[in-house]
Amino acid sequence: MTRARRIGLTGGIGSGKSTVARMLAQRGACVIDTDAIARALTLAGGAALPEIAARFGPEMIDSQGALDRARMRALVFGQPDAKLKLEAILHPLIGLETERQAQTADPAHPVVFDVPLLVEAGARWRRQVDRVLVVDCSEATQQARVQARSGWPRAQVQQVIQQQASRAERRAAADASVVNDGLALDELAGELDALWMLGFFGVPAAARL
Ligand SMILES: CC(C)(COP(=O)(O)OP(=O)(O)OC[C@H]1O[C@@H](n2cnc3c(N)ncnc32)[C@H](O)[C@@H]1O)[C@@H](O)C(=O)NCCC(=O)NCCS
Ligand SMILES: Nc1ncnc2c1ncn2[C@@H]1O[C@H](COP(=O)(O)OP(=O)(O)OP(=O)(O)O)[C@@H](O)[C@H]1O
Repeated sequence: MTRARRIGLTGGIGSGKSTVARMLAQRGACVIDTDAIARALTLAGGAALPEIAARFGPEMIDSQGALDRARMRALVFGQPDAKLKLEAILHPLIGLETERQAQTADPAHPVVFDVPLLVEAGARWRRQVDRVLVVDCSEATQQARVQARSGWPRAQVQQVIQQQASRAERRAAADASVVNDGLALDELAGELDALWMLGFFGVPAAARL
């Protein structure tokens, strides 16, 4: 049997990474979601909270004892230094938890790492995966999706987009990409099925669909 392949799944905010990750999980992939890990680390009692409180001040912790995400979002996407400071606390912890989850993954199934900042991280992430799958879409679509899903103001979505890799940078890093623009969900699923059948996820022929 072919060894389980490690796929890095990435894309800009609102591109549809989580949607693609869910579809891949339905097809048998083991999905490791770095946004979810970051959230768990910053819930009440989370491992990152003491250092966040020490470095950003207790006002960053809400009344439930968790990270005040809206407050931190407003700070870090407006101030590059603050974003680097937060990343310096969270990224090593995210890396450890990601690796821990990967070690427990069933070796018979592809492992999909859902990593928004895979391209931004350069070789640090690239060397950990065998293939990179990019979910691509226009900025207008990103805007519309994030505003509809999260209700963030347009300017805040724009700030995040500007601090992420460009579409061209992501496409240059891609071994395959899915253009999730104007696609119905079943069409998106069809694109993933086609990649699966082509062996992009490295599963042996007998295990395909
Ligand atoms: C700033 C925070 C508190 C905002 O939380 P919030 O719940 O509003 O957003 P959420 O975590 O769901 O992220 C939404 C999207 O924002 C983008 N984003 C998040 N962090 C970053 C970052 N450091 N740089 C660029 N884009 C980012 C991603 O596209 C992500 O999918 C949170 O995103 C965070 O803790 N970020 C730092 C950790 C990190 O770098 N996460 C990325 C996964 S490695
Ligand atoms: N092809 C599609 N058709 C309809 N809705 C879609 C499609 N793709 C994504 N969406 C919707 O767009 C929103 C953003 O998608 P998703 O959460 O998968 O993106 P993401 O890249 O994981 O976002 P983030 O970077 O913010 O975590 C969700 O509400 C999702 O249901």
